[in-house]
Amino acid sequence: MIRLENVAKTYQTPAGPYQALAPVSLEVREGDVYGIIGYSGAGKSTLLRIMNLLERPTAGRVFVEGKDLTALSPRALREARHAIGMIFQHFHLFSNRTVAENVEFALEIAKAEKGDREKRVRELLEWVGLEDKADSYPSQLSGGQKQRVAIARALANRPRILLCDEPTSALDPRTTQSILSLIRDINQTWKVTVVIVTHEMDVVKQLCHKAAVLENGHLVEELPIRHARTAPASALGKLLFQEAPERLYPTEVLNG
Ligand SMILES: Nc1ncnc2c1ncn2[C@@H]1O[C@H](COP(=O)(O)OP(=O)(O)OP(=O)(O)O)[C@@H](O)[C@H]1O
Repeated sequence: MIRLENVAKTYQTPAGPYQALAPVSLEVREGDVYGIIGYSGAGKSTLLRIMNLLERPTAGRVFVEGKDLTALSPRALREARHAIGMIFQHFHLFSNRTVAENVEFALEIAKAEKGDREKRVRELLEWVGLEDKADSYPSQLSGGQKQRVAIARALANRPRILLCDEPTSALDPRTTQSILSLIRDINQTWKVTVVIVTHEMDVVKQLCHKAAVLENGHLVEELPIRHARTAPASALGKLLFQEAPERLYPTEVLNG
């Protein structure tokens, strides 16, 4: 579904080139919720943004549903991106547009018909439980409601992939739970493949089938959550393991 082949990213900074990501190869399977974990500055967001080419890698190739995004023309890339929705920690809503207009924006970009757009916006707002907020502005919403609008907008064009960059990091624990269950629903009901960057171990434990551990731009290990056959090797993997071993690993792993 998503295959990264030796993708690397070097930023040019006033102090000289800075390698944010060493060559990384990984595969996200269709229907999975795939976590990317790591400490601040490990390169998580860079890796995620490479998956829809919001960030162009300095080396390597990005395959989404078999198509090499790095080889597409700007126009073909815009079209390929309709299959990939994205949400962010700070929501990135347009403050001068209403909730309905924010969601409709994604449909305008995809050149959907006006009548279809209005029907789809209503459907999406109902689905995220915000039909009564259609005419409100983002400033009138709570953080959780803003993230629901962002989710509705990200799903407007029925993407097959949803990229989530720290989607619950700005939310309180209760709101976090409701957004996580919405993301789980999107994965289970609509079979949308989800990639989620997080520094919250609980998010990984609750949601992910598999998680990649990044350290200083290196992919140090991939943890198959719940289907593990060996204990983790990386420090972060061990942390995850220590926190709730019985929920994450089968007894044969726990007993060595
Ligand atoms: N545009 C840029 N120019 C220069 N350096 C950058 C740029 N974007 C990111 N970096 C650097 O690349 C490294 C990786 O950044 P990235 O945002 O991917 O990390 P992260 O793991 O998502 O961190 P955080 O959890 O703090 O968001 C960091 O050291 C960051 O400062």
